[in-house]
Amino acid sequence: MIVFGFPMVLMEGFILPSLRRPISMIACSLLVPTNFSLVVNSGFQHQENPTNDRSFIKATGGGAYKFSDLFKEKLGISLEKEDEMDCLVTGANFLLKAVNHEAFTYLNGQKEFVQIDHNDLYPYLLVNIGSGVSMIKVDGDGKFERVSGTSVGGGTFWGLGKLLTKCQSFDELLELSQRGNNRVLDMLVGDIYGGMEYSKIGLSSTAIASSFGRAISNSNELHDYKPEDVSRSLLRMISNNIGQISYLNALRFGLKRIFFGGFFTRGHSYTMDTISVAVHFWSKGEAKAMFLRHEGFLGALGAFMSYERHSLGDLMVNQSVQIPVDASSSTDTNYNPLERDLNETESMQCSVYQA
Ligand SMILES: Nc1ncnc2c1ncn2[C@@H]1O[C@H](COP(=O)(O)OP(=O)(O)O)[C@@H](O)[C@H]1O
Ligand SMILES: CC(C)(COP(=O)(O)O)[C@@H](O)C(=O)NCCC(=O)O
Repeated sequence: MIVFGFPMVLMEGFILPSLRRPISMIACSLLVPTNFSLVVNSGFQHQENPTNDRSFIKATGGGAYKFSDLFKEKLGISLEKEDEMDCLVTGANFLLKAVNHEAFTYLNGQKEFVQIDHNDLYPYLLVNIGSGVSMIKVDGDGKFERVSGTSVGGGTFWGLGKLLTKCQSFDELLELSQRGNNRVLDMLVGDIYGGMEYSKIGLSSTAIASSFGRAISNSNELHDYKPEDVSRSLLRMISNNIGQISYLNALRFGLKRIFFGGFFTRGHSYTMDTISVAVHFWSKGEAKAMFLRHEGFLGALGAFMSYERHSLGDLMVNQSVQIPVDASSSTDTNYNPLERDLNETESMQCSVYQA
């Protein structure tokens, strides 16, 4: 996917909930949600070559490469590519330092904001769950190492879920999972141990022994299962796995803090709860998963911040707009990343810079 660092400065809060998802996918035009009506052709004049009036926008992620020619051809816009990992880390560092109540823990439906001590932020593990998952050890501004990853990520949930449930959209799949019961398909320890727990190795009877393992114990076909239950088990399997690998990497480098970003979680309670339980379980309560309110915008924000390196200060403000706040596209109805800052009728001031 491609994410953009639009030339925006937000005066309150940061990247826009109305942009959730900022750019869901790019075909041959720049798609922005309907409630976001600016930008498309705004850009910067290239500072190093003022006679050249080409527009450019910062872009990061694979799409910055994949769609570069298309943007140039169809929109006359050049994509200035910024490194994805660099942008993720820059975005995360910035949010963690600049936004009050950016990080929170989530367990048993309870969200608890974490007070970040700016002097004691590093090192931490940033787990970005996009299509795939990247695990990055962050030691400071611009100081990081991608230490691990897994190909079983958000794309796996969406891809497998689509095949198994025939869902037409990610939101539909996520919504199904909210109504499902994972016990229908998951084989629990109790299923194997005749209803007993396996206390000697610390497994309760309700712990999942084998994701989707129950499907082998009868002659059911896929159509015999409710899509809700399939989606639930799938979400649980993937979230659990990511939580586990994340913790193991934190352990590997002695990291106390694990922050989860990327558009997969979308503030969805069951996803966050499962990741939290996995981290809690594997760390024996020693570590806590922390989530970011602006989880899907790390890369975009990092790309935006790279304008700084291109003399942002020299650029002229020539447009200022009100962006309506709309968190309605989030699947979890309880979720609004800015709920503490704004209500739905308010808007945020956003200035667009143009040469
Ligand atoms: N509305 C949505 N449409 C598609 N995928 C979504 C949506 N909301 C959340 N996702 C999840 O977000 C993942 C992509 O996350 P993202 O951070 O954008 O990474 P990438 O840069 O790889 O696209 C998808 O694989 C899917 O699991
Ligand atoms: C290749 C990627 C960095 C691309 O980022 P994404 O678009 O998935 O956010 C990511 O998909 C990834 O880290 N995949 C896991 C590859 C691996 O370590 O096995």
